Amino acid sequence: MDQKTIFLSNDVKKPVRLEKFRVDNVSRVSRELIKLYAYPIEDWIGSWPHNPTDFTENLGKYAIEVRRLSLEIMEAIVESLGLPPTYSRSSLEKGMHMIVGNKYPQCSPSSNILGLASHTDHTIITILLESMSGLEIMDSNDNNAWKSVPAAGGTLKVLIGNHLEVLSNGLYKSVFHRVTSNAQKSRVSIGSCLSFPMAQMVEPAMELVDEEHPKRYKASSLEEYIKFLSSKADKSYIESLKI
Ligand SMILES: O=C(O)CCC(=O)C(=O)O
Ligand SMILES: [Fe+2]
Repeated sequence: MDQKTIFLSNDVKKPVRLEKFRVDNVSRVSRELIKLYAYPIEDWIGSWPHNPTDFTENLGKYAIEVRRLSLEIMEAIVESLGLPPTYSRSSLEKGMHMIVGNKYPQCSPSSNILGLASHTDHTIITILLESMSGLEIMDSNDNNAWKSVPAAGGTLKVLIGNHLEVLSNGLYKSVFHRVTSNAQKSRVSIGSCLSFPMAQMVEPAMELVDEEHPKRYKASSLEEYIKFLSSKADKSYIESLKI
């Protein structure tokens, strides 16, 4: 059995998992992804694919550095909310870090095929590295129009996830995003997803809630998000948490 077949699975709790989304009559998306648990790295790196031979070494280095950067960015974000810079540090220390590699095949522009449909991430924050443009975000200040985010070589993009929206009681908003397809080239991206521990309930920081600013979101955990995914609800997850 080749490596790809070994890792193929749609069990979202598998620490190493490959999934392929093919265009059919229902789904108009085309994407291949690999999800890897990445923290604590020594617990997981041995089970990552070993082909190509430098895969674990290179991606392992990237995972450590991008997580360190995420923690620094989180310090700045919580400070911007008037909270101490170490706020949420211990939850993040015990939390989850997942690396997601995406490959979007080239597709004819007339086919109306997306790489990835509109969604918000469940994370606290996601950091994206991409080979070329293709990412679009929904601009709520402009009639929810889709705006292309230009790719500038070597830059990283930081996306706010659902659980930071909850933690900040809505002061930070998770961003709706999607990926278009490209007629000339296939596109690759690497997402770094930082979250609290699977079972930890995330709720608005008590310091941000008072009479004038009531609690706007229910508490929820990553585990509950995973259950929500299989519930086929017609609302988005973040909408389902709004009080
Ligand atoms: O490929 C991208 O630029 C975005 C990927 C993404 O949104 C995701 O993996 O959640
Ligand atoms: Fe995303």
